[in-house]
Amino acid sequence: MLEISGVTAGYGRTRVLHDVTVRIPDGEAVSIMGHNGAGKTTLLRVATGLLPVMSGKVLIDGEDVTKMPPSKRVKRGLGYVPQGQQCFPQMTTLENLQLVAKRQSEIDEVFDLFPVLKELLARRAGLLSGGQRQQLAIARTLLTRPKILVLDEPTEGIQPNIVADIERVIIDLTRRGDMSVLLVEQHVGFALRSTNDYYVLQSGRITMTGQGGAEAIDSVREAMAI
Ligand SMILES: Nc1ncnc2c1ncn2[C@@H]1O[C@H](COP(=O)(O)OP(=O)(O)OP(=O)(O)O)[C@@H](O)[C@H]1O
Repeated sequence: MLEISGVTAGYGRTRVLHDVTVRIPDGEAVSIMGHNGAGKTTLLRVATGLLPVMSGKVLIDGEDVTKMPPSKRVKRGLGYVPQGQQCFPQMTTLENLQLVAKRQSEIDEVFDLFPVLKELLARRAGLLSGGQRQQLAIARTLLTRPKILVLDEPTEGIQPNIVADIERVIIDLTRRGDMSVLLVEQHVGFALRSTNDYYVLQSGRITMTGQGGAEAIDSVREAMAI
């Protein structure tokens, strides 16, 4: 379980998050939805240890990791896929995967989740489409075998068929029961379809929370005024 508890955080003297509490139970997927600038990435930076808190705590499996650096949180099971489909553009798809994989069998396992990557092994990552690069970025993080997968706007700027693929992967991963997912998104339909619990973040405050399912789409959109 990842818990962000009563966190206030920001940059310099500016507070961006105000007393934010979010819980990601084991084996579940949780989404945080909000507009541009709501503080979603800031919340993930706090969760992963890239940004210190001003007050509040971050706990992994009950252990207080608030002062723990990102590298140690990775060892506790956090896997972070930052915004922007980040890969090594001059390296091929296979080389990007080999940087993280210990053996070929692990790479074969990620092909089960992202079959398209198998056809793109020799292509340089910089020449993949945005959606293909996003799949590669997620696959690479999965190779670190995280207990908690943290995704920052994975659907940003990618085509609808790949959005559907990523949705299926999140559902598959949590169904297996050995991984939880923290997803930050603006795409309300995608977020609600692929997660169990949801939170709406507006101007750094949680203004709505509930249990997922596509039936919540209208009320979340209304709360977000979109
Ligand atoms: N490094 C930084 N220094 C100062 N202010 C920052 C920094 N990063 C973000 N901010 C500010 O913090 C606020 C929240 O930004 P954040 O990136 O967390 O929002 P977001 O919800 O992830 O937005 P987006 O959907 O556009 O990525 C914004 O007002 C932003 O300008």
